[in-house]
Amino acid sequence: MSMNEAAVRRAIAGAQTIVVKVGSSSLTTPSGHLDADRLTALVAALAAAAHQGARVVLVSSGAIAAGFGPLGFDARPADVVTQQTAAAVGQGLLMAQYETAFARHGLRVGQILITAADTIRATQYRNVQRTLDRLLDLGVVPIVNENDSLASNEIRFGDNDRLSALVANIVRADALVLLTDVDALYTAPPSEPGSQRIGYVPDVIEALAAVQVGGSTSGVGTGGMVTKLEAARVAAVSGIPAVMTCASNAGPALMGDPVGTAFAPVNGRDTSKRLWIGFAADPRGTFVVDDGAARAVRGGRASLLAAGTLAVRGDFSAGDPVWIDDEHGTHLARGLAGYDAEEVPQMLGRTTADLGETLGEEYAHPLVHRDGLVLV
Ligand SMILES: Nc1ncnc2c1ncn2[C@@H]1O[C@H](COP(=O)(O)OP(=O)(O)O)[C@@H](O)[C@H]1O
Ligand SMILES: N[C@@H](CCC(=O)OP(=O)(O)O)C(=O)O
Repeated sequence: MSMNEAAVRRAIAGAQTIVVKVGSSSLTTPSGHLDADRLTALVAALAAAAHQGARVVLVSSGAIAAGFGPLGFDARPADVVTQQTAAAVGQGLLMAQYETAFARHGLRVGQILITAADTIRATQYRNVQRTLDRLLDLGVVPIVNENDSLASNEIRFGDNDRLSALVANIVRADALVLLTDVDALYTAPPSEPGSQRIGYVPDVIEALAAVQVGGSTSGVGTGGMVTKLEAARVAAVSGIPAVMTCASNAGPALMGDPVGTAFAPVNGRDTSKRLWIGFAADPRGTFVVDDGAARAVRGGRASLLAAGTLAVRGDFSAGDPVWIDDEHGTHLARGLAGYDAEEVPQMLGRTTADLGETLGEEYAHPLVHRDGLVLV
């Protein structure tokens, strides 16, 4: 039974822990500079929620969009290295402004930069979770972004919409607020004549099929509505109510007013990184496994070892999601690769002991650890 709209709005207003994601277009100008007024207004809304007792985590984009202007570019750079460079400059500028703006409300901020790989490996996941929890316990507002300058290829999370849904899981949030440059979800991109505003989505999975979504039009944003709906879906299946609206509606959205689009949770709460692996990340390659390994993986408790793996396809890095297929091409599971694709061919068919002796201790590990594996 799904919650009705009023119940979703009430849950957001009453949320103890809340993750708020704000997009580049809401914080920066098209010329690649921070928009101090809009940032300050957003911070005022978040500070009000914090002062009412909410534990607020801010997932903020804008590093690239705030960095390319000061570097002398007149548009968002298209190549990855320049984007990573712009992020290195913009992230500092962004944090400087947040620090000043939150300090005016008596609040301290803490920066957390993460990559997909960090949150997916058990130790890093636990460290991120513990640091976030402790920051919140100490009354600090954590400000999270992807570690753009270090991500080895453009997409790790790639977009902060999905990252925010993951962070909501990590901190066991009671609500997710997605702030962007459009006031709500529409039946089609708002530039299309006849598109209609949607105030409430009882089942985001059905909505995904019915709504026509487009990419970003701002010139500084990345994912457009596609990734926002995906984030809403991950939240919904995690049992977390969500609302999406424009950044200037942050205050009313946090107070449960009927602004933007509210998304009902479709499941009971299941906070786990397995959910993330299963739903949110697109596989970037495939391990093809033999019958024995297929049986072991299907059993649900085994890691995938190189010994039972016949082939590797795709171009991925350690930490990326991959398919595990049987010899007939049937998907058995999704999992997180323990190695870069190019390291795998020399490992295929060999036992862990043999790998350790011949290639070194760093190769004596599963291709996919069972903690990072979800059956499909
Ligand atoms: N069905 C839709 N409803 C609302 N907005 C849509 C839809 N399809 C595409 N969009 C576009 O998605 C944009 C928001 O995505 P994006 O630019 O990536 O924002 P952000 O920088 O906040 O992440 C909106 O400005 C809008 O033009
Ligand atoms: N991590 C990147 C933002 C990536 C992103 O998702 O941007 P957006 O679509 O504006 O939320 C940055 O800080 O520039």
